[in-house]
Amino acid sequence: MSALNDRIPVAILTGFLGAGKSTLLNRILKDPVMKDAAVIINEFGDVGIDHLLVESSGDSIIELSDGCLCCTVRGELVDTLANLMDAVQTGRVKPVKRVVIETTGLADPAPVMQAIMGNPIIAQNFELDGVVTVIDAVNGLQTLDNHEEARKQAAVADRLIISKRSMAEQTDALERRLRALNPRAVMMDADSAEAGSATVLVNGLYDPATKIADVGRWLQDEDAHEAHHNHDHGRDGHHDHDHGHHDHHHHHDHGHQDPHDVNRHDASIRSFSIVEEKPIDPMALDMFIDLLRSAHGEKLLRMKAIVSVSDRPERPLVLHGVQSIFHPPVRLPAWPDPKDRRTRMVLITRDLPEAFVKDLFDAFLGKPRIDMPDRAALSDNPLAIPGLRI
Ligand SMILES: Nc1nc2c(ncn2[C@@H]2O[C@H](COP(=O)(O)OP(=O)(O)OP(=O)(O)O)[C@@H](O)[C@H]2O)c(=O)[nH]1
Repeated sequence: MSALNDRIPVAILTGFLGAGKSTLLNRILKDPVMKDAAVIINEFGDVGIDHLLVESSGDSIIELSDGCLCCTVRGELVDTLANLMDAVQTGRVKPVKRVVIETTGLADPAPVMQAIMGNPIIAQNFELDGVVTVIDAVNGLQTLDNHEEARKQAAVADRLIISKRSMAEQTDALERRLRALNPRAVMMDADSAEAGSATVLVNGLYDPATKIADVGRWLQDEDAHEAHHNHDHGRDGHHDHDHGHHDHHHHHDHGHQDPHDVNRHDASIRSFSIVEEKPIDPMALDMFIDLLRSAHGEKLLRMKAIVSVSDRPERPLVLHGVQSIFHPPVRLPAWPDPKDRRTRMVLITRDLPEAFVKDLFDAFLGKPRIDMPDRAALSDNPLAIPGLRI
């Protein structure tokens, strides 16, 4: 057991879908101080892409991917931190001086924070040393209006990092809104040198008293929720704290989900993925993305993809969509894992069914189906197609 002042600082990097968390993390990880850091990434969706896109020199990235970082994953986060400590103490991994957790964009930050502050075993070895929240200057205001998670992410922050400022017409209203939610957080631009250095993660022991009163209440509610959860499920193994036997990765215990836990966020939000073996024709890709963005952008909360394009299949294309905004695609010099060159797309939608998007994708790829219109019909008048309309 370590003395309290030896506790490893943990920073939480949060922010709504597509705000720019991974982009910022990639910059911070280049800071030489970060070579002794462990990074925990939580992805919403069953096909992980983030870990392919976060550049880390070592093998210090631990991926949690079984859902959003709400109660279901909270036990997993506790397990991961406990395993990490065990691995460090037994010399199986090099000493870790700092931990960074990148949450999913949909995460309610309170359970993540409580996993570190409220769990006695974790709190012996780790301390919460700052919450950094990225807010997208283009979609930020609307996102704060529409999603409680986004408001919570902003309210709990020690630092509010505004991204994409150059893409926004003005940010005054957003800044005023953020100030109301969090009067004392330090606000800075994502492209400032300060935001991209490791010091942005260092804030001193987390103090809810510096936040609006709601923050203390959310954390207390979380504690009560966890106590209730343990009371109900303390014997199911998921929350048991004997970590000696499993490794750092998540256990695929998909069967264990409580009805009262799974959909803590909006039930109309869905995450699904599209995987395609064959390289995709660039024109077809372009049309598919264009239709998705223009006709359904509002319902497309996030799209992330690594795509094998037929013109240059050896250099995958990375696509990022955030609501109606698609960022300029980036060609990677090579596949992150040369053994897996499949196109993988992860989509997070609201009121846009998986089957609809998949049918659309198949149609653009020219995969014939008896009950489906072909690509030409789709691009002529996509919204007029019977059966496709939702
Ligand atoms: N112009 C501009 N683009 C940015 C900035 N920050 C992020 N982006 C772009 O926004 C897109 C999403 O960025 P990510 O860093 O993947 O966002 P994220 O918050 O990690 O996304 P999720 O993990 O899906 O929630 C990418 O295409 C980035 O290049 C910024 O400050 N300026």
